[in-house]
Amino acid sequence: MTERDRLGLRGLLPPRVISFEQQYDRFMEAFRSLERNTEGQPDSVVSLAKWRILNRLHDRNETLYYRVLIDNIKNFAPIIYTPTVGLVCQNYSGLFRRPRGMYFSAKDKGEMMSMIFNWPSSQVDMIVLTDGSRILGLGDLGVQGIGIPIGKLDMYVAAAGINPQRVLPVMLDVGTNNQKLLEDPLYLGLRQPRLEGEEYLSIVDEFVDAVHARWPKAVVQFEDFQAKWAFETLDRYRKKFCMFNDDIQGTAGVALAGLFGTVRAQGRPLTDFANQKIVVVGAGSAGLGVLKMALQAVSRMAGPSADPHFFLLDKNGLITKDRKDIDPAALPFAKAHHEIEELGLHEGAGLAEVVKKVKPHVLLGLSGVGGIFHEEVLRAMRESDSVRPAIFAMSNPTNNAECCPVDAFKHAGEDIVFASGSPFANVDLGNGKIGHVNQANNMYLFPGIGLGALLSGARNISDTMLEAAAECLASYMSDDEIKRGILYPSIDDIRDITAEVGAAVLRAAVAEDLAEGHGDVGAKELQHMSKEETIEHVRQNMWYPVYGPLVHE
Ligand SMILES: NC(=O)c1ccc[n+]([C@@H]2O[C@H](COP(=O)([O-])OP(=O)(O)OC[C@H]3O[C@@H](n4cnc5c(N)ncnc54)[C@H](O)[C@@H]3O)[C@@H](O)[C@H]2O)c1
Ligand SMILES: O=C(O)C[C@H](O)C(=O)O
Ligand SMILES: [Mg+2]
Repeated sequence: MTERDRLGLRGLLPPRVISFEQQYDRFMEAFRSLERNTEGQPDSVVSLAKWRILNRLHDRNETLYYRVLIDNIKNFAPIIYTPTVGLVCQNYSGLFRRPRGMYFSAKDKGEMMSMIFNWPSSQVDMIVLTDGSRILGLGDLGVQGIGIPIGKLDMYVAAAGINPQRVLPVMLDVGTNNQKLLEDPLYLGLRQPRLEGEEYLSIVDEFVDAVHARWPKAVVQFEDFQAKWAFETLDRYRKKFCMFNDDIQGTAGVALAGLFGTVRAQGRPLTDFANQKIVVVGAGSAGLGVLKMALQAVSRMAGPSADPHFFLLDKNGLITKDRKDIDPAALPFAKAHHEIEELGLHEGAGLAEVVKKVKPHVLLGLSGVGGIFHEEVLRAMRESDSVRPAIFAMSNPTNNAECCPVDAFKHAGEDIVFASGSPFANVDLGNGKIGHVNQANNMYLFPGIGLGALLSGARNISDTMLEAAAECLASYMSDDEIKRGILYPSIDDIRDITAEVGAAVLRAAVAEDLAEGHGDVGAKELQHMSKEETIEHVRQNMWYPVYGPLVHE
């Protein structure tokens, strides 16, 4: 009541004051009632209805929104994040009611330095930036891709405890090549083809300059850029400021942690990773990111002359050194003639043929193409040289997964270890046995990478910091869990995982002398913290949603 008096609110609200807990219960009851009322309706209708009720709460009461999100992360992540966020992006112009985040378009050239000061918050710590050119496996969605930075930053708040007042979702609208959107009268973005070449880069340059002029220590996560710009911008900026590309680097760490898990699941020592035969389907930003990090891991284990058994396919099949106009980023993983001759493989060999002949330990999909791990491919995995063949269908959202877990366990056998990028239910194998479905999604790492980078005040994000994140996630799992095919923790533990990953990243930054400190904790103090003290320090710096007093008596 004191607050109401002091803020001039008396009479503008009904007389009774409802507590946070009551508001929480009221929302959850409304949510459950929506679930009952939409029962039997198509999945997309139900998912969008759930997204709407959560989105309205987000707009109305941030504190309550993040509390219900944190407490119900397992149920709500699939709505505010993958897969529903994909559907939201596809329908964004029609769903649009209120803006969230900032929009910088090609028309704003020359204006960005002043525009950045239009953002009402005085401090920004975390920025997720997209140009909408490759949203999940859904292609170019133009300005509608803004849903992805919003969803990623929701995870930053929920998992990493970044204060929601200090996050900034950003859309860089340089046009779209999606004809359907260009013809849609409600489309909210620029109606022009995408800028290319120097014109494109000058827009990104101007944006990053503007951001750093106002918030020099903000961490910037690049998200869902088409491969060519994902690699080019990572190369261009990673030494200059604190940024990373989640699709290349976050994904790589999560996949690597899972791959280490599959080695343990076979009862093999971790160093056996160097001998694993891994078939990667998809040679884009994600697939190449995974292989690059896997190669670094093999070199650490078996020395720089190690010869890893990686096979890479793209839409034209197996990539070999005979490939015409080969993407230079794929070249280190292209097979030489003599390496595949004995197997009877050749340039452009199809997936089923490659799996049959290679008998891989791991089949990992980052192609964006739903269903390409079809029955013949999955059956061929029964002949794998591994006692626990691993199938990772990592493409998002759900319909773009290379296969679903039911088919994987049915055709490839019950001994497999399975992971998908989007959430699926565990599979009932009968006789009381459960086929565990892991969610190999970069959400297990990007919040910790961002948080660790922020709290260290790192000048940039190094490979060693990213390796530390992956190793931390891999070692989080017990041998017993791994034996049961559980490679990643439950998403219910995401805050705890993120604190540990954040601390691992922070300590790696300190060890490399990249840390400059954050707030009133300087580099020296960070250096003197033990591992446990660092984890505690990270936890202490995580925001948690409670109502703070608005008026101090
Ligand atoms: N689980 C995760 O955490 C995670 C992280 C990043 C990306 N992804 C998913 O991975 C997918 C790809 O992302 P990206 O950024 O690498 O995209 P991209 O467009 O950069 O690359 C896609 C690659 O797949 C290849 N491809 C297309 N059709 C194919 C086919 N029929 N057979 C074999 N290869 C084929 C293309 O040639 C290209 O090399 C998306 O669906 C995305 O949602 C998942
Ligand atoms: O957004 C996700 O769920 C993971 C990943 O960043 C993707 O692009 O698919
Ligand atoms: Mg992504």
